[in-house]
Amino acid sequence: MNEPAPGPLAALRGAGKRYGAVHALDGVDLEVRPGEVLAVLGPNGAGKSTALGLLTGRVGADAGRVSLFGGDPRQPEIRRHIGVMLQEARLPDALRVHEHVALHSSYYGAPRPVAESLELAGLTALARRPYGALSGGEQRRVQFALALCGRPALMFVDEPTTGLDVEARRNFWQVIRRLRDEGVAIVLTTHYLEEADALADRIVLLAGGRVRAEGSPEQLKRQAAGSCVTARSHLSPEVIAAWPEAAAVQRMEGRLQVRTAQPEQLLRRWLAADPSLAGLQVQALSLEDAFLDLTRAPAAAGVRQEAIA
Ligand SMILES: Nc1ncnc2c1ncn2[C@@H]1O[C@H](COP(=O)(O)OP(=O)(O)OP(=O)(O)O)[C@@H](O)[C@H]1O
Repeated sequence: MNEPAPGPLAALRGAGKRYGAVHALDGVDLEVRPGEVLAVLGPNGAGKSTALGLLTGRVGADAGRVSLFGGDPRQPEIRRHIGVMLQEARLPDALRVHEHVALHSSYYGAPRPVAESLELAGLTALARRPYGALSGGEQRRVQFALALCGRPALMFVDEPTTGLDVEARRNFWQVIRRLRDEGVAIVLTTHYLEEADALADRIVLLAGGRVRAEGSPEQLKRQAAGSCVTARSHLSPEVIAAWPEAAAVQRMEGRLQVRTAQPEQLLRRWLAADPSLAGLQVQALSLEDAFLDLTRAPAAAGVRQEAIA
């Protein structure tokens, strides 16, 4: 007989959080599955940290449900099985790196050996250095060591590689993969598309407090893939926006710029409708452009009139 699929380790169901007039989260559904790396992406203010705050019990939801290991993340006993690295952490400067890790490890029932936590975070050579004498990137690594030292089943790491140099970022990616191979599920927020692409099994893309897209990096790339066709034409943007191949139309310095996933079909239709079409350019969208498109609210009529300087 087949085992039933294990339920999510953590979930938001229709979760909402307001700060005054700001909807930091507005009806968000999200789940973290066992053993996966889930990347939460989105522009500044998208609601990424708020989502992590809800899941880790630091922030209370105004609407919807939040669950962690099937319980309420606001209960300290439930939170004992997670490791958290926030965007900012204040730790005593005078304590040495190994003292921080040993102290933090003592809060858990079955922590990793301190030397192993230091090694995983790339801190072995810095173990005797006072925290206050570390660089910003090195301090991030200590915060990461504190998140993993309790051998959590689920880790939440908020922008872990911001401020890290390229080598430190690549090392961090290796450690994340190693932890995942151990069966640890990891939720990370990042502004680096490349990082989500390299690490994530799934991506949830937030913008304006809502989920805009969700799927594996490959699925999201396919969803976002597209081209940008630009030309001078006597047709109005409204006419082109009504074509099935046109995702969005924009006026640009006397020309029309059309986003499309089917550039060949679009061009055939455009040329048939306007044989005088001139100044034609076809460009592939970069992945970054495509993600920006996915995070924007769809324009009501698919036409953006503003000129790009
Ligand atoms: N404590 C707070 N008080 C008031 N507004 C808040 C608070 N925390 C978050 N917000 C607002 O909620 C929205 C979502 O913020 P959040 O920090 O979750 O976004 P984010 O996606 O993590 O952004 P960033 O990438 O800049 O870290 C923003 O508009 C933010 O200004």
